[in-house]
Amino acid sequence: MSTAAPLLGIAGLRGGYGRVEVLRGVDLQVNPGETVALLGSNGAGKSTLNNVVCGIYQAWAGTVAFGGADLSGAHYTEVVKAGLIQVPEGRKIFPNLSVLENLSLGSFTRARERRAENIDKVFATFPRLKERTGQLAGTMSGGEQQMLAIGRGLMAEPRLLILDEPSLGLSPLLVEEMFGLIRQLRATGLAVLLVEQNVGQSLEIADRAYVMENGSIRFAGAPDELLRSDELRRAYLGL
Ligand SMILES: Nc1ncnc2c1ncn2[C@@H]1O[C@H](COP(=O)(O)OP(=O)(O)OP(=O)(O)O)[C@@H](O)[C@H]1O
Repeated sequence: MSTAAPLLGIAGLRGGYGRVEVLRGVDLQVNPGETVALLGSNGAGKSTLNNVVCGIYQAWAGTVAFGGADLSGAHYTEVVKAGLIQVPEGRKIFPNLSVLENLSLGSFTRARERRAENIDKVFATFPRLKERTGQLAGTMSGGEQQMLAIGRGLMAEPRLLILDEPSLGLSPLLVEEMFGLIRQLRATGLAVLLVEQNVGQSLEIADRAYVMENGSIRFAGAPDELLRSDELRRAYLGL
């Protein structure tokens, strides 16, 4: 791990819904340019963590530092402005808007004059979106919709992109394609926090990994360590 200050530093984060505690003191870091996998079974609290970090839900306790600023308790628009961008589980694209309209909405916190330049960058990364600028997003295939959701995230000029289950619901071929796209993003130097059920492919791509269980981080370390130890694999990944 680098000794420089992390890009994202989460410490002692607690949160939940009503009186039900879901996050029980989470510590997690992402360094500049790193791809970090966040794994864990259904209901472990991964999406809740993303939503608390991104200011969609209020934390009960703990801190979130990003790019040297304290984002604890910040409103989600401040989080987006700081460059911490989430591509949510289930894509959440606007089905009745075109590809271009969906992309434009991703840049609502950014200067209008950079919109065209950012759209060009997204099209360079995802040429398939360029071929379909006028198509209604809801009529695109699952893989294309995921591509659009990531493209919309890129429009917000991320310093860190959180991808929540990007391969969910995709066919095996499209899952391969999706991981190829993530590799492409990684190669541009963008930091990525990858929340995934697809353990094998995520650990192949990640620089470091965390495993979350019941609202706490149970493992933090190198993907190799997790994959090589039968005990860790059994305990945390059900493999
Ligand atoms: N809006 C909500 N209101 C109440 N409880 C919720 C809400 N969202 C999630 N939960 C509960 O919080 C716990 C953690 O859910 P969360 O979605 O964060 O887990 P996850 O690790 O992302 O799971 P998955 O991999 O299935 O998406 C679960 O018990 C879930 O039922």
